[in-house]
Amino acid sequence: MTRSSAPGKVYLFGEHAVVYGEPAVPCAIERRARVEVQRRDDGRLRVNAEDLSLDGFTVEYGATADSRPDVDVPESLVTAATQYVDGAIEQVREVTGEDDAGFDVTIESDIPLGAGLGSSAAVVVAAIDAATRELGVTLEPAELAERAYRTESQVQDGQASRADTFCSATGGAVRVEGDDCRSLEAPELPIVIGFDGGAGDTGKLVAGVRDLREEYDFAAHTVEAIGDVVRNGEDALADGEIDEIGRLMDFNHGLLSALGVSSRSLDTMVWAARDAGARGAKLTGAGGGGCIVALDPTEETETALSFTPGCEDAFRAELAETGVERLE
Ligand SMILES: Nc1ncnc2c1ncn2[C@@H]1O[C@H](COP(=O)(O)OP(=O)(O)OP(=O)(O)O)[C@@H](O)[C@H]1O
Ligand SMILES: C[C@@](O)(CCO)CC(=O)[O-]
Ligand SMILES: [Mg+2]
Repeated sequence: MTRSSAPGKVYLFGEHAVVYGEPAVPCAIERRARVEVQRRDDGRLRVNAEDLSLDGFTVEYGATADSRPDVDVPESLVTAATQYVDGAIEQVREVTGEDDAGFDVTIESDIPLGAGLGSSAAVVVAAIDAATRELGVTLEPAELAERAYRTESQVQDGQASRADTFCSATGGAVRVEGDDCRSLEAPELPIVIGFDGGAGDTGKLVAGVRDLREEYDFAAHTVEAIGDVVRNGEDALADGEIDEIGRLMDFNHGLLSALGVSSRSLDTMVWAARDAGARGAKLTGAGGGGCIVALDPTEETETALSFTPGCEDAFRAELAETGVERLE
């Protein structure tokens, strides 16, 4: 039996635009997905994922695409729920050459699903790491990140960046531009997260931005403008200028909003944070619902968010220095 964990993340800058080759700066946070894997001799895959949105369920299915799970819920829901784990195991079979390896997989996670904190990347990174090690293969972080990226890309219809998966695999703050992925020195940041209790569908939101970008030149320019914000953000991070970082986060949120990926509750939380004196606030991740990230060294933003209608949870997040962790 092997166990690995991997962290979630917030985007300081650059989500969505990073899919089109602009740079982005996500930052790993101490909220983790833990995946335990046990090899099975019969080639089947059994996934126990209590946190999934189908109120928690256990499915068992074979190695081939035609042997679907036998559960009493619509097929599309099961596919949506299990596709990242399925994709991760496909990568494990490919990289180890063990095409018919079967596993019992148990997932526990303290990252809300579909909320912009990178639950999919954390689950995929931890699952690939644990399952390859279960077969006696230990992947270097770069290879692990690449395999996890291929999984996200497949699920998101070929439109994904390496940002979430690289950040989750390596930890810390990172900078990703196309296939250039590197770690960044970042100052200690007073990160506060507000969560509306909801979720967005990453694949659909990414497709929405793709369509807008194809339809309007100004949408394509908005994506490029996000790239400019990120480049300025990198300078502000290097200089440790928290006020400037916050200002650029505000700008980044406005541009994401223009691209149609914010929501009423995300905007409400962003304004509650700003009104409380946060240095800056923006949605994080794919959007549509889920989380915002704000910077505030005082308690004011967390307190204000906890009284904001539509905000279900407000908490402070610590930077996760370590990416994937090999537990057993
Ligand atoms: N605890 C979990 N157990 C099993 N699968 C999970 C778990 N957490 C996430 N997943 C998988 O990840 C999917 C959510 O991924 P999605 O990319 O939509 O959101 P996210 O990664 O949380 O947010 P974002 O990509 O915006 O940061 C779930 O539908 C499920 O397939
Ligand atoms: C929206 C997006 O930029 C981030 C999702 O966390 C998609 C991606 O980078 O693959
Ligand atoms: Mg995701």
